[in-house]
Amino acid sequence: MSSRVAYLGPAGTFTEQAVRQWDVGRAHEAWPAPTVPAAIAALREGDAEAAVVPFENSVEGSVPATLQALLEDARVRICEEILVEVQFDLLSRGSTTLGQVDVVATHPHAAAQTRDWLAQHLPRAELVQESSTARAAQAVAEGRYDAAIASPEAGAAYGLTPLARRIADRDGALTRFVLLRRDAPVPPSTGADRTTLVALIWQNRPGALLELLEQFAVRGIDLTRLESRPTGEGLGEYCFWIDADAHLSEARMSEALLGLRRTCRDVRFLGSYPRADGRVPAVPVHADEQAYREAREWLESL
Ligand SMILES: O=C(O)C(=O)C[C@]1(C(=O)O)C=C[C@@H](O)C=C1
Repeated sequence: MSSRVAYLGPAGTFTEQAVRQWDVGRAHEAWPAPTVPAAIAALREGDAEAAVVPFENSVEGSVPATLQALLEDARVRICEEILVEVQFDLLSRGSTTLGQVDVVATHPHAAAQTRDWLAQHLPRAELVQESSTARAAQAVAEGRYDAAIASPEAGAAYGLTPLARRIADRDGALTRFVLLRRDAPVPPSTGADRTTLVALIWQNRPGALLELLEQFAVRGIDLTRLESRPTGEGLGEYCFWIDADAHLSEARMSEALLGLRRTCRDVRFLGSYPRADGRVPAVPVHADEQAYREAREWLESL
């Protein structure tokens, strides 16, 4: 097994910033993958020991390429998460002026986060999608586009000049990155954990989604993300991506999982791991460990 950590490259992406902020970035050689699926494929095929990929952005939501690739191998698990503040510059080669920018390249998530700025300052520019912000910056350095929307770090990495700084429509946007491993044990509970699941409900059954949500509601588990995504099997066929504020080792979570397993067509467990912001959930007294222990003892005494 290679001791590399694969990440969405090239050098200068926000994903690389996440790798650097993590211990894994110090322990392993970082390998820039050309796309998110390529980073996850390297993990799957044993060419990397870990992979770091973008998962969710506070403005633009989840990263579809990551969700799609995660479903391809049941042995890939999320082991950690990290938050990185994202900020964008408009970068160009030395002498270019704003009036000379006809083609701008960037990642779709970055385009969405700078939409208003672009509409106001470059309303006629053509927008080209690249696999990452740093790839767009690299392509500008190669002379393929007039400008790129990327981080100041990418500008420095590819010798570009900022035509405009801090062009994000919303300040303080955060992207959540996840560290993936294959066949990894679930890390122990910290008291501030998250569990990521994908549930496939029985379609065309009235109340199936409500039944799914009840598994969490009655056990006092807060959901921080619920998203329906097409399964690809046909129109109207959806699965639900869930982030729940509890750890697999907690009774309320394991009971909720049993409930899901009984009532859903399929359930995929993607990991229980510490929340990057360390926020400890408020657990109602009827759902804490003591309440479950006492209920079990009562049942056994009957
Ligand atoms: O292109 C990059 O630099 C990335 O790391 C990817 C990514 C994303 O997928 O959302 C990460 C953070 C920003 O929101 C824009 C792009």
